[in-house]
Amino acid sequence: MPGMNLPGNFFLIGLMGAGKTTIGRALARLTNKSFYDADHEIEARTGVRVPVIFEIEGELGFRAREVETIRALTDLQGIVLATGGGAVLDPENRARLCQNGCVIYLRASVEELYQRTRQDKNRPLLQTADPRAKLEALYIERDPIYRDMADMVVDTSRQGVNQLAQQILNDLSQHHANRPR
Ligand SMILES: Nc1ncnc2c1ncn2[C@@H]1O[C@H](COP(=O)(O)OP(=O)(O)OP(=O)(O)O)[C@@H](O)[C@H]1O
Ligand SMILES: O=C(O)C1=C[C@@H](O)[C@@H](O)[C@H](O)C1
Ligand SMILES: [Mg+2]
Repeated sequence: MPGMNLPGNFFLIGLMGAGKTTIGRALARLTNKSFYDADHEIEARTGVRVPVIFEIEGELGFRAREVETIRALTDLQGIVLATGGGAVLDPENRARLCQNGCVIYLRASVEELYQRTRQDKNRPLLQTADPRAKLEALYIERDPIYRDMADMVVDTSRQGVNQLAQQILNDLSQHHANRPR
């Protein structure tokens, strides 16, 4: 199968609802890599759900745990990692992600992100009176950061999860085949 032996790590970045967890899992299957999700890893390490960590320790407390977790995960080899949407706010996380793997930015329109996240109560930053406006503000703040870090930008608005994973694999394989030897 094409792409089966692609070396290195693939790090997925993007806003809440962009598809990092779902596409990441599919991409890991296609590339025979181990899949990690930074949010799930934080929950496994603490035994506490992300919204509860926000409640007890605030966003700052969560971000400190996120830095520790990204530090550990970016030391691994041959993984697909779905990062938390805000992981890129920390300079150490940004440096480690850019240095230790191929960074893939999954982007979607604010409306699409809103539709995908509106039923789910597990995103503390969106538990506000106007989650659409919050997503808009986060998009404006973070889109330039995601773009700046990305080796590849993938629009996730118009295709399903499996198609997108296959497309990313094709692009990565192409990129790998064309690399200077
Ligand atoms: N390309 C897509 N088309 C339609 N629905 C999608 C697509 N990608 C993801 N979804 C759906 O959107 C929801 C959010 O996806 P997912 O949890 O993977 O996002 P995420 O980027 O990991 O978000 P978070 O940063 O909050 O963890 C899920 O219900 C998922 O099935
Ligand atoms: O965009 C964010 O800042 C967040 C995204 C989620 O993945 C979680 O990491 C948490 O809810 C914060
Ligand atoms: Mg996720």
